[in-house]
Amino acid sequence: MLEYINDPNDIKQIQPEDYKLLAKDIRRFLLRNVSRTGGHLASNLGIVELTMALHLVLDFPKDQLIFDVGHQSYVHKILTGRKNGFENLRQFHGMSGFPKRKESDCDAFHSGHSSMSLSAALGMVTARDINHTDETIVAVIGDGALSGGMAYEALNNMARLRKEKKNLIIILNDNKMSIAENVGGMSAYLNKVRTRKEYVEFKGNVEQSLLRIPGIGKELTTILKKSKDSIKQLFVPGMYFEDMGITYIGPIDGHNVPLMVDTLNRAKQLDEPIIIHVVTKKGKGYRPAEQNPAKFHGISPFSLKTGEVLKKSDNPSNTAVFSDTLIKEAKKDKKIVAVTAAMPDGTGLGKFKNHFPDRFFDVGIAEQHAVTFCAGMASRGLKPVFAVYSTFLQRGFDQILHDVAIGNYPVIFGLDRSGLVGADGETHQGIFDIPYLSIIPNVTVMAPINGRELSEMLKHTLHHAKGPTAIKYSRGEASSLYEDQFEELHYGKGQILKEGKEAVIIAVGNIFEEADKAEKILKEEGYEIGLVNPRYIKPFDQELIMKLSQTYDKIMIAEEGVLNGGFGMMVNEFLSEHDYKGEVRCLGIDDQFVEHGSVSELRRMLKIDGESIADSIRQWMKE
Ligand SMILES: Cc1ncc(C[n+]2csc(CCOP(=O)(O)OP(=O)(O)O)c2C)c(N)n1
Ligand SMILES: CC(=O)[C@@H](O)[C@H](O)COP(=O)(O)O
Ligand SMILES: [Mg+2]
Repeated sequence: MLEYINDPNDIKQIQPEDYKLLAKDIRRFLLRNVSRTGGHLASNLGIVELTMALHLVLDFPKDQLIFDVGHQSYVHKILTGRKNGFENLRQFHGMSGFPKRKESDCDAFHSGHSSMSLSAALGMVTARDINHTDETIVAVIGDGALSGGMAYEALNNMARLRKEKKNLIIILNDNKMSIAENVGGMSAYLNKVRTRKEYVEFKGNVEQSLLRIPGIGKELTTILKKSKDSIKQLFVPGMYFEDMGITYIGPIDGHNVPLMVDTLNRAKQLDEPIIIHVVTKKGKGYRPAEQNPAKFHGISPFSLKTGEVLKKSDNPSNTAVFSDTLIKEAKKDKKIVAVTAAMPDGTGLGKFKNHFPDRFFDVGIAEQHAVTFCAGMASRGLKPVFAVYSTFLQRGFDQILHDVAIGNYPVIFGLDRSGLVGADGETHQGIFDIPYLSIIPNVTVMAPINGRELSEMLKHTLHHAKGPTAIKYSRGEASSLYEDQFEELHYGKGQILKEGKEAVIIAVGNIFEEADKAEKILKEEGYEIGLVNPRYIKPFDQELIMKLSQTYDKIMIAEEGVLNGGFGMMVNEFLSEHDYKGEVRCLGIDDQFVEHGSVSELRRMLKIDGESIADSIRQWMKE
């Protein structure tokens, strides 16, 4: 059937009797491609029929469809003429795994981070009004994304649309899953709504049976109807939304295309904000993904036959080093508690949960809340560790500043996926953490260069932290470089790992491996380059920097993060304040967002890989 789908709106030519076949072909296509490239599979398998229904009802690119998070937009990409892009999905210069305005005018809004779709949609409704246009605006938000605070701010704000008589359609795609099992009060409420529907159907059947009892049937039915459940609560699920002023429709079967088309067409006619509660199955159509949707949420290339990932490393990841150390320390210290914002597997805290279920907290996709929740616990003497992806902690900036740092509470941030993350691209690169954390008074920032140092930094912080501390580490395997030269940690102190003559490279955290490669390349050519591990980004080791300034007349600072406000800039400023007469060069990421690709390709493109660092120093010497 996909042969007939080449351009936006082509699906409208498909006959209703072929919808099932098309859905099947889309799933086959997704499986064939994502098993080869890797990507967000389970959510896309689950949203096939819902996306088809949306495309049957909406007119692209005129109508505006916004995907929350955006990891579930693959089917939308297929239906908007981008099926060939799946050849190189999430690869360097290939098609993004998220909606992108620059990729297609059918992508109404870019996304990657969660819970933003309702605000963006409300903004578009407001613009439609002021611009006097008549497009339909639809936001698709998952039950997991509905655990994020921003979604409630938007719901609260959009209630005004009822009075203003304006249409906005929200599709709540409820598959009972975030990445892991969904958590929290809203998730429990949606569960209740789902089961209430079954209860209503069951009750309808009971009523019919009771009515058939001769003599007392009618009386019994009346008693049943007057029972303590209010009729409205019983027959109108979704009262939470209704009470807020948002019309609730559902729950409906998210795998029934004609039913959804009919519902959407009706919703389009209403002059009010509407939420359509659609129930889908994450991973639908591929048994391993249905059985383990968390594993197939975002997956590397895998065997379709076995469902197993093709390339598995035996070496521990930074995430595993962090979580194993945390567990070891938590066995000795009951004050240690661990917090995740809906990423128990990604941050390794799932293991912590198994050991200490009472000291583990999954707060949902709620990074802002998580930060202040940790501040509250720290204010009462606990030792909270919030393990969070660098990119998602951006959400909690003011909470770190206002709620944690002003009180100087010893909250520990395990900053996972710091640096380039690769295939997720510009929304997910962890390249802003040094600037956004270093500008906050009281905050300490550390960056280990290998697994052992990561583990020791966490231990040291758990025992000695006097204030908020972030330890940043990268996605993937823990490095073992220079582990044998490990020296005890001292607060604010760095370490010289190699003495040199012509120049020295101070390399932050994960980029140290590239600096080390550069040093080796240049050594072959007869140059002696020093290597320094700063360990502490803030406060950095001023004494060490002064010492280097007296030894070298060329100092290079390398980091896998933005240059603006980065470590290089801080050190450079310090050196110029102290009248350093030599030259300083900073390598890092200039003022840009970095797209998807493998980390090694991106480093090469950004000229922060070993070869490029060596080239740069060689060139510098010639100058
Ligand atoms: C701010 C933020 N925090 C965390 C994430 C990581 N994340 C991506 S998808 C997802 C789960 C979303 O669940 P849901 O909205 O129900 O969509 P589903 O995957 O079930 O289709 C999470 C936690 C994110 N993208 N943004
Ligand atoms: C869509 C999203 O935000 C997550 O699924 C993210 O892609 C996970 O990244 P990791 O693969 O690094 O855990
Ligand atoms: Mg979900």
